[in-house]
Amino acid sequence: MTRKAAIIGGGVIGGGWAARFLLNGWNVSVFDPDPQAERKISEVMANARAALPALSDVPMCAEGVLSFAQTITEAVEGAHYIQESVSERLDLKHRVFAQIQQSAELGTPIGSSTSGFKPSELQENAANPATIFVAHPFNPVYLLPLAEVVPSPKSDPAVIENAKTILREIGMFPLHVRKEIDAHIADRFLEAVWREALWLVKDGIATTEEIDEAIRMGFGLRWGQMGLFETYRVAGGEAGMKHFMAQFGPCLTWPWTKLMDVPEFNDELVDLIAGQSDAQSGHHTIRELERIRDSNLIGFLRALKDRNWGAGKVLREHDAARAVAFHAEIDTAPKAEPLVLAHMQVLPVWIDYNGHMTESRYYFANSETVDAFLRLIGAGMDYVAAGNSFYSAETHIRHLGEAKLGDKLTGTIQIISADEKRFRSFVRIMKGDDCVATIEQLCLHVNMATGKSAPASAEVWGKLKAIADGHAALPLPEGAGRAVGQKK
Ligand SMILES: NC(=O)C1=CN([C@@H]2O[C@H](COP(=O)(O)OP(=O)(O)OC[C@H]3O[C@@H](n4cnc5c(N)ncnc54)[C@H](O)[C@@H]3O)[C@@H](O)[C@H]2O)C=CC1
Ligand SMILES: C[N+](C)(C)CC(=O)CC(=O)[O-]
Repeated sequence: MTRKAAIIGGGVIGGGWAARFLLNGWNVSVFDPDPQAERKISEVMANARAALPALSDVPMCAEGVLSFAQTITEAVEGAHYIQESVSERLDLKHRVFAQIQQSAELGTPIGSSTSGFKPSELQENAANPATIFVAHPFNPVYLLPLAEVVPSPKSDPAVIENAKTILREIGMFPLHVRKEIDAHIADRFLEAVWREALWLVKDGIATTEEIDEAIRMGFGLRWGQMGLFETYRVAGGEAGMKHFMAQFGPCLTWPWTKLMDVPEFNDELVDLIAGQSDAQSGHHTIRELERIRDSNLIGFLRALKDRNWGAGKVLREHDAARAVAFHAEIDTAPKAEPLVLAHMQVLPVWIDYNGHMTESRYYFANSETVDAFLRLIGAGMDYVAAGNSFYSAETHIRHLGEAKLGDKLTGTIQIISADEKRFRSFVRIMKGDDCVATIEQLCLHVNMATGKSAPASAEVWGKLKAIADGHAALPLPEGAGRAVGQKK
């Protein structure tokens, strides 16, 4: 059953939540009285569709259905999760919670995106305070995994655990904030940095651009992978944190920060900051800046994913969970039809100078399909770890059509022949009903210790044979066994 999320408030953050839920297969109903909300969300969705799949090495699930509700009642009806993302005003949030709780099913988690209000403040005068909590995300919500989950003493622990499970399912990292506090953990920290930056500009020490360079050329890069304390531990040299504290602790009493002083927030300061920011970045539209930000984040997150580190570890765990769900849905009963084993989307990095999917990605699409087949017959990573594997011996690709950016592709596999030591597969890469490529391949079963071909285990061979027997009733595919350049 496809689950439903209700997003109340569809601005910058509500739009990001909607994208994250939709791309993870949830249906989403948005309520926002702004007549521009639908247009804005469709623009956020376009950016999200180009960005989130680029982090995934597992087929994305089918996108959920997006709808726009006329009332909060309509949006929350039948919702399994509700996220409030209206403007940062406590009176407005209270009114919205009252309307949500008139119609939401009892026990449905109601997360608030609030950057600074405590959950006990949000719960004031609520009909059912136990289901309201803070789920504070980071922009762009569809790419950054962190959601600070902050309960109050009145929160129902079961609702909080359910919410954390849901957030993990959509690829997020719920950080349970144990004690409620204004601005939670991260915004308290960001506020301090923001305050210092305003002083630096107001006092004419640095421009907005110079401050951004100071962050992105140096410590910002470190923070993204190790955070603050692990970074400083390393900075303490071999003696670690104790030495770091001894050396830099005294500076805390020196006049290095203006932490509790706020520059007067008047028109002059706003114009100074906004003017410098326009000079720095005004040649880009906000949507362009969002796309630049997203592609930088993708590169950064992919590097962390390769290293199974920090936010990259969350991505790997999310892939692993989705791979299990994806394989559970495959109908493995032997029958006379090719198996549909891979779902892919043509990503920006797959496009070449001819403006279409580059040739190496066809081989990749074949590998995705064949690897899924190997997992299906029990020759996945556990089998490889035990010293057995299938190696590719020969491959022939035919390019029959074009795949373009954003196209959704499916990989199907037909087993042409098989014995205990090998199988010959015929993969079709389909764009809807059109076959854009076929890939024929011979795979040999190898004992990895000897590096020689050897019979597969009885279990793997049994599953391979059952599928090959089912496929024996199929005609030999058109194009199978062709040589390069052969006339039709
Ligand atoms: N912008 C940011 O960087 C972040 C913001 N947040 C929090 O997310 C929440 C939303 O902030 P943004 O998306 O930035 O603001 P925004 O101004 O982009 O969006 C707020 C939306 O709420 C809608 N709205 C107003 N009254 C409403 C009502 N009665 N029912 C439904 N919708 C209503 C507005 O039409 C608007 O589209 C705030 O609580 C904010 O603190 C959290 C993380 C980051
Ligand atoms: C500026 N802000 C307080 C709204 C920022 C956040 O809440 C989180 C973010 O995405 O930086």
